[in-house]
Amino acid sequence: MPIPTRTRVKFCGLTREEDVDAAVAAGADALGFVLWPGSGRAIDPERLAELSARIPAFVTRVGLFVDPSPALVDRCVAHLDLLQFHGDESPATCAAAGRAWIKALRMRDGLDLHAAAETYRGARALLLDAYRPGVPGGTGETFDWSRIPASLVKPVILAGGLTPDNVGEAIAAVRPFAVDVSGGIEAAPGVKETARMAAFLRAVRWADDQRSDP
Ligand SMILES: O=C(O)c1ccccc1NCC(=O)[C@H](O)[C@H](O)COP(=O)(O)O
Repeated sequence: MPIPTRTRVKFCGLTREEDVDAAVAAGADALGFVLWPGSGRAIDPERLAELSARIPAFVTRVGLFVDPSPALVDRCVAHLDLLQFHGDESPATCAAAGRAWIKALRMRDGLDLHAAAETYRGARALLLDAYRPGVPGGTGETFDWSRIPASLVKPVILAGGLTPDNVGEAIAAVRPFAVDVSGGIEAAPGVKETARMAAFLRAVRWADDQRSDP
C-alpha cells in the first residue's frame, strides 16, 4: 500500500473524560479503550458509552479485546468504529461482529509476519507490539523494529514502548501507517498527561516533515 505522508496517531487506554477531550483537541486520529477486565486501564461497556459519546466525527473509536465473549463485543460495538483484538482470536471471530477490525500481533521469536498477514487478510491493519509472556498488551516495552519487513501487504500500526522521545526514530526506521501509544503518554495506568500527548504528536509531525519518500 502507498506510504502515507502523515503518520496516523492512536492514543490508547483512555479512561477519563478530560483525557478524551485533550486527545481530540491535540489532534489524535484514533482513541483506544481497553475492554479487557484484566487491565489496569480497563473500562466497562457503560463507561465506554459515556466516553465514546464525547468523540466527534472523524476521530476513530477503537475497542481493545482479549479473547472476548460474543456478549461483551455485542454490548460495546454500537459505541465503536473499529475492533482491536489482542488474544488468540481466529479471523472468523474477529469478523463476527460485522465491524472493521485490526489484529494485534506480539513480536515473539519465530513470528512470520507475511504468514500472519495472509491469515488475517480481513484485518484493516496489523498492530505490532512487544512480546512479554503472559501480558497481552500495554507493556511499555519496545521490540527490534528491524524485524518488520518493508514489503508487508497490510498497513502496519507500530506499538510498544513508544514515547515522545523515540517515536521519531521509530517512524524513520519503520515508516508505519500509524503509531500507537499508551504508557508513553501516561502519568499512571489509564491517566494520560496532556503535555505528553501534545509532545508525542509534535514528535510525529516533526518526523513526518523529515521524510523524503518518493
Ligand atoms: O493497555 C493494556 O493494559 C492492554 C491490555 C490488554 C491488551 C492490550 C492492552 N493495551 C494495548 C495498547 O495500549 C497498545 O495497543 C500497545 O500495547 C502499546 O502500549 P504501550 O507499550 O504502553 O505504549
